[in-house]
Amino acid sequence: MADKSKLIDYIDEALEKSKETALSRLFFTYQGIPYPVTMCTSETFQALDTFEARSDDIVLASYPKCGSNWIVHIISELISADSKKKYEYSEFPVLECGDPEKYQRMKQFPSPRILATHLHYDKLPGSIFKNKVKILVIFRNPKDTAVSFFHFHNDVPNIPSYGSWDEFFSQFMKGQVSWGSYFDFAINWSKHLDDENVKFILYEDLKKNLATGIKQIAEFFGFSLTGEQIQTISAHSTFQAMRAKSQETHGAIGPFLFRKGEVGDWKNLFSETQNQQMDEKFKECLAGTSLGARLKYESHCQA
Ligand SMILES: Nc1ncnc2c1ncn2[C@@H]1O[C@H](COP(=O)(O)OS(=O)(=O)O)[C@@H](OP(=O)(O)O)[C@H]1O
Repeated sequence: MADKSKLIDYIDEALEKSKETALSRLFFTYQGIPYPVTMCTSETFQALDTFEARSDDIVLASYPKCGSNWIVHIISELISADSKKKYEYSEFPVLECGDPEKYQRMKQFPSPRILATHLHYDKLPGSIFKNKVKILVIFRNPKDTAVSFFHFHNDVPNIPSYGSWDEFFSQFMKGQVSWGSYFDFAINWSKHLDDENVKFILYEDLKKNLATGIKQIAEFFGFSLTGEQIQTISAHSTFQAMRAKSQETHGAIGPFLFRKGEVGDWKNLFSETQNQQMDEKFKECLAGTSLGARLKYESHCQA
């Protein structure tokens, strides 16, 4: 993310608000979805309805904890390499977070603008579709996503914590967490993965072969870079490289945000019963769907 200080300022402000917020008061509901009061407001959601997307904006859609900061970093590196100019983003990149005036300020920003979002497909502003904006959708297996989400709450000082992993798991399964249910998000997106201007990418595939993933992302957004440039971006985008710079890029929260970056960490927390519950839920919501197959659930969540 390019304008680090603005980003860190925004994160620090959210952490400051979190200090005074008990878990029981963390969420407010907007159009049926719970959001954290520390990051979102209904005024900003109302203003978002009038947001004017540009055809050359870059939308990065993901459920929380599926690698949004990773992809934002990769895209900003691609833009910088392509334009030979360091990508500057003077706004917190998550579209729905911040004050309602941010959309006015964003009108002044040069193209391409990076618009990260955790919104469900049907909550995205209409201008994204009207103007045929390209959308990269990032998914991660639900077990590791839940574990990452839990650690974020319970490891970061000042963010409201859960009493235990079991308590968090139960809320996650009910969708009573920030940005709502992973499974609703997935079901909502699953019908649109093959739409024009949409590309799907899996966290676990990117982790396994970063350079190939970056090349595919570059092709989708029309950046023509050399193999050497792709290799350089790849070296800057490993978990180790990003974690090493995380305090510089994200402030005090950095090492918590770039926590472990592994596939299969769920094995350290899930009980047998929780495994069964998640496997059932996956079956009920996604078995037989194209997203269900693309998530490679058997390899990443049952092996
Ligand atoms: N480069 C790289 N490689 C592998 N994994 C990475 C990378 N960058 C971020 N991450 C991991 O992504 C998790 C955080 O996801 P998000 O950035 O989407 O979090 S947030 O919702 O925006 O707060 C979080 O996962 P966990 O480590 O499992 O907690 C990060 O470590």
